[in-house]
Amino acid sequence: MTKIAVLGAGSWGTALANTMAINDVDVQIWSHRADQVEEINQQHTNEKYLPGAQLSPKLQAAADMTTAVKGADLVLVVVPTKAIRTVGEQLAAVLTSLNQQVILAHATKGLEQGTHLRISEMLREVVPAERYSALTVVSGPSHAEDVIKGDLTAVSIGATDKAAAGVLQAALANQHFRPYTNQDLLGSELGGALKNIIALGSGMLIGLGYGVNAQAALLTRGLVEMREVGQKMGAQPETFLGLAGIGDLIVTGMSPNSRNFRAGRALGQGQQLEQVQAEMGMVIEGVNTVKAVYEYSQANHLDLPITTALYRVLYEGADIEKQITSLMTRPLKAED
Ligand SMILES: NC(=O)C1=CN([C@@H]2O[C@H](COP(=O)(O)OP(=O)(O)OC[C@H]3O[C@@H](n4cnc5c(N)ncnc54)[C@H](OP(=O)(O)O)[C@@H]3O)[C@@H](O)[C@H]2O)C=CC1
Ligand SMILES: O=C(CO)COP(=O)(O)O
Repeated sequence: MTKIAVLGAGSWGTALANTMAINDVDVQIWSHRADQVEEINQQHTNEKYLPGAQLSPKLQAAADMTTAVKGADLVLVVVPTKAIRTVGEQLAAVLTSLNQQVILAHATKGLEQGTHLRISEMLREVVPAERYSALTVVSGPSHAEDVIKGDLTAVSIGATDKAAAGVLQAALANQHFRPYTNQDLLGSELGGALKNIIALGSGMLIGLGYGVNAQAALLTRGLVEMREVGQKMGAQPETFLGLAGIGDLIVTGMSPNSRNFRAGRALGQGQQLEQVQAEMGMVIEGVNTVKAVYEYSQANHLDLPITTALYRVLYEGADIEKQITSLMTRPLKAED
């Protein structure tokens, strides 16, 4: 029987681990908080991250990473981008001490500040190559709040190694949750990270009182920017037309369950970024991703008007309405 360890007990790690527990997979979730481990094991809840949700009693949590990882065939890392290196280093030490090799998977959607590295690139830097047989990512349109309720969800698992993607696919699949696989790890990671930028912008439009025409325009032109960055970084353009691209863009750019959409909406309504981040209590990945992608575009001579406008709003205090006007009055051009 496949054993899976999930590292990170926030909303997404818990929802994915719970899906596997429902499927009778031998899964253990690791949290660095002892009180949360006790809550999951005793109450079968995770009130901070999934309020009101009842978890499967089969889902076991561990405060010690070694306990969760020992004997696992696959380790799924689900912490925010800024914690990936720390958790990856801890995992490397655990795997080395256990002399164990695993399939290494993640479900994190971001790019590293400064280096602009993808999550799998960071993991490759900190986990020795002999400790994992393959790398894979869970991407696509999937809010934890909907998954935990059993709402219908389809995701895409990207990996160059089909068998590795298949292990995760089999562990997650049920009548409510349908994972597809693809062989574009890079594009799947980028789709998940880049759509958060556009979701922030979509939320801002709604916060300002604009309608669905505006949202559709932003999401569609945003997809062009996502594809452009993706192609520059080496992704397959078709990936952006799949679940990891347009699929995730639709859900994150339109759902009030999205942290990025909600943050953008609050900013559009006039709140300050610091206040929005403090009140969210969960990671808003798009805020850092805007900076990483803006810097990447400057270094690589990419013209990304939407990303640039959002960077100016978030990091230079620019007025949102003025940025919208300047986007709408750029020199007219053909759609490309
Ligand atoms: N939520 C969702 O619906 C989805 C999220 N994602 C992606 O998944 C990733 C995780 O997001 P999400 O679950 O929402 O995040 P949350 O903010 O809900 O939770 C983050 C979790 O990571 C833990 N954590 C943070 N730093 C560390 C660390 N150094 N060591 C151990 N644990 C740590 C937090 O612990 P603590 O409580 O101590 O802060 C918390 O349990 C993000 O990249 C997000 O974009 C992808 C798809 C859906
Ligand atoms: O990636 C996600 C949905 O697919 C989650 O997006 P948020 O972080 O904006 O909630």
